[in-house]
Amino acid sequence: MGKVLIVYASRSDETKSIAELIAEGIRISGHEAELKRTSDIKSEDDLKGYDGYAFGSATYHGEMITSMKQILFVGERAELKDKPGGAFGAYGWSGEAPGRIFDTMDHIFGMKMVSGPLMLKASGVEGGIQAAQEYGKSIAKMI
Ligand SMILES: Cc1cc2nc3c(=O)[nH]c(=O)nc-3n(C[C@H](O)[C@H](O)[C@H](O)COP(=O)(O)O)c2cc1C
Repeated sequence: MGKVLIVYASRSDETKSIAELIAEGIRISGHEAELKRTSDIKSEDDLKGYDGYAFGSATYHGEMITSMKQILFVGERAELKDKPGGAFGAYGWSGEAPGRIFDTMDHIFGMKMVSGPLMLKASGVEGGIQAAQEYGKSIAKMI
């Protein structure tokens, strides 16, 4: 059994709900999932030692939340190369954050990424629950 770390930045908890559904998909696949807010990550040691990762942030003013930017600097030192990864986030109209996170995990960390970022207007939109669970399963499949 593998263990996946899901770290999220969320202001009104939509991205948190997506994170919880991704965790469900990972657990349905028979793996463990640990959920953490960005504020729980104090150093690269808090990111080390997992078999897969999903990082998520909502989009505000065309950007990811600042605390997720900081996690991505910390992640540079966490030896994430070739680990399975995915990126996600809730958005309203433009949704820049998940793609930016995804690209950093891919290009800077050298992770083994799923096919693309998961962007949802809210976990409650039609098909949202299933899409987020499936996203978790696709990360789990690469462990
Ligand atoms: C002040 C403000 C600015 C926002 N800016 C953007 C934006 O630039 N692009 C976008 O797609 N959504 C934007 N949104 C919508 C949020 O991304 C959306 O409400 C999302 O569900 C919030 O997720 P969270 O609950 O995880 O924080 C904005 C929302 C607020 C309140």
